Amino acid sequence: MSLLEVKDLQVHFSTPEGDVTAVNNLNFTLEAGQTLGIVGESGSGKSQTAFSIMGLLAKNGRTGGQALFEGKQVLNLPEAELNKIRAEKISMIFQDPMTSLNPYMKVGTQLMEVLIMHKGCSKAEAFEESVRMLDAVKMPEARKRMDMFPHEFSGGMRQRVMIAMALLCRPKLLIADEPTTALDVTVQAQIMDLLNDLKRDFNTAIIMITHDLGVVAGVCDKVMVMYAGQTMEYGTVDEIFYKPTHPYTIGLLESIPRLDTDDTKELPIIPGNPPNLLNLPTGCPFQDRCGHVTDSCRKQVPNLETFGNGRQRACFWSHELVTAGGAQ
Ligand SMILES: Nc1ncnc2c1ncn2[C@@H]1O[C@H](COP(=O)(O)OP(=O)(O)OP(=O)(O)O)[C@@H](O)[C@H]1O
Repeated sequence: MSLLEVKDLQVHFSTPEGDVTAVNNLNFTLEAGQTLGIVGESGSGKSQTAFSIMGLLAKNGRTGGQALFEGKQVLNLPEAELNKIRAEKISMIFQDPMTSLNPYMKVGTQLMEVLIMHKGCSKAEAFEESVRMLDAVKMPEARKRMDMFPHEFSGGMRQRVMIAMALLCRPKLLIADEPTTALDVTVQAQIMDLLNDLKRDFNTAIIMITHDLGVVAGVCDKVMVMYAGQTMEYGTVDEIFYKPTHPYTIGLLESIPRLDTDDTKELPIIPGNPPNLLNLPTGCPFQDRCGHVTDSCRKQVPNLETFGNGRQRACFWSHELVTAGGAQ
C-alpha cells in the first residue's frame, strides 16, 4: 500500500460567474520517504491540490475522486478526524511562516503547545523535545531561542521554526507550499538542504509545491507538471529533466538559469499567459502558447496517457520528435 494514492482528484469552485475546475483528474502515488514536486505557473492548481488533501478548501470548493492516505480516504472527512490527521500524520508549511506562527507568543511556547496537546507530553518533556527539534532544523542556540518571539528571527530562521513545528509530531507526509519563494537564493538553498536532511532522518514523504522547476531538481524523486488544473507530464525527476516529452515542461526547463550556458543571453520565457479557468479553450489548455500546436490540439483535449514505468503525459505532439529532436 502506498503512503498516499491520489485517484482522479478534482477540485471545483462555485463562483457567481460559473463553475471553476481548479484541479482536473490528478493521479499520483507517493511512497514513504519519497518527495514529489508539483510544478506549474501561478493558478495551475498546485495549492488547491494540497488544500483538498488537507481539508483546507474554501467554502465554495468541493472535491471529487479519492486521496487515500495509508489506504484511507481523506477527502471530505469530518473536522475532528481531519484535525487529528493534520496534526499527527500530514503537516503543511507555507511560503509565509507567519501563517503558522502566532506573533504574540514565544516560539518555545508555540512548539511546546503542539506536543502537550497532541502527544500528551508534560511541560518539561515538551520543552526538551522542542529544543531537540530546533536543533534538528539547525537553529543556532536553540535553547535560548525558545524564549524569543517570531519577530526576533530572520525570515530563514522563521522558516526553520515552522518546519520544526510541522515535524514535531513526526508526520509521515509534509506538504511544503512554496517554502522558499520569499527567501533570498542562499537561504533558499539552505532550507532545501535542510528538507533533504530531514527527509533522510525522519523518513518523511514530502510534496513540494513550487513554480520553479529548478527548485525540485535537488530534492524530488518524482515531478508532476501542472497547467490549468491538469497534469501535463508526470515522471521521475530524471525523466522530467533529461527526457521531457511535453512542450510546457520543455519551456519551463529552458527558462531555468544554468551554469553551463551563456549568462549574457536572456533566458527564453514561455510567451503568453495561462487561460482563464472560467473560459478554457476547446482542446488542449496549453494550445495558445505551444510551438507545436496542430488542429487536433484545438479540437480535443489530449488524453492523459500512462506509459513506461508509470510516467504520464497529455500531448498530441509526437514523443519521438522529442527524443530525436534534442530537448535535453
Ligand atoms: N475560493 C475560490 N473560488 C474560486 N476559484 C478559486 C478559489 N480558490 C482558488 N481558485 C482558483 O483555482 C485556481 C488554482 O489555484 P491554486 O491556488 O491552486 O494555484 P497555484 O498553482 O497554487 O498558484 P499560486 O502559485 O499562485 O498559488 C486559480 O485559478 C484560482 O483562481
